[in-house]
Amino acid sequence: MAATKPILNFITGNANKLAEVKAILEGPAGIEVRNQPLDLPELQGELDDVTREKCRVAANLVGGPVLVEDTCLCFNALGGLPGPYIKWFMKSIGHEGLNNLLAAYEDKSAQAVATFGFSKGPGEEVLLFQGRTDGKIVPARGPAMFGWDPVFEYEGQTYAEMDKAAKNKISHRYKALEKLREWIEGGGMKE
Ligand SMILES: O=P(O)(O)OP(=O)(O)OP(=O)(O)OC[C@H]1O[C@@H](n2cnc3c(O)ncnc32)[C@H](O)[C@@H]1O
Ligand SMILES: [Mg+2]
Repeated sequence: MAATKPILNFITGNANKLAEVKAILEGPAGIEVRNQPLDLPELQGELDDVTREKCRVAANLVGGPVLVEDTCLCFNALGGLPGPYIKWFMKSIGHEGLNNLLAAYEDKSAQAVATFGFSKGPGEEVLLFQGRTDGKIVPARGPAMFGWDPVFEYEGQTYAEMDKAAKNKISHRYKALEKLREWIEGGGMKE
């Protein structure tokens, strides 16, 4: 008998995130990714707390199993900021402003961090799966299709200059999803 395909209900309003999660999980890993594009409130706090709370809220709203993700971009010279506030920094000051924030510092290094949260439903424990990729902040290069991709350089190329498949092999999101996939393959969703 064929094993039933694991199904994840990924709650995100971000179409680019959804496309990457589907590309990483659906083909090779044989997992089905569904989506409800809810705009979840995000509390302030440390990376893990933001995802935990986002996941709890999503599970309550949906009334069933959910996957959520929160992305941070952490500048080492700024003690980890903008971190979870990167979305608002991107909106208000854009690629050039992000570079200007680091003008006074020699250290342009940054970390992209994806923290996925999975919950089986309302009141259930939230499990976290985190991936980090080291890079540096550079003046924008490459197509501006997805957030801060043009200003995050990894080994000589910005995320925006890489083709999608290449980004999806080294990205913060890929590394986090590898951990999620291992957990699913180990039977985590069935327990
Ligand atoms: O509904 P959710 O999943 O919360 O989607 P969102 O767009 O609000 O996403 P976040 O709260 O995680 O905010 C992260 C910000 O970083 C951007 N972002 C996330 N992943 C990225 C990536 O891989 N490359 C470039 N920008 C990214 C994203 O567009 C947001 O502006
Ligand atoms: Mg968000």
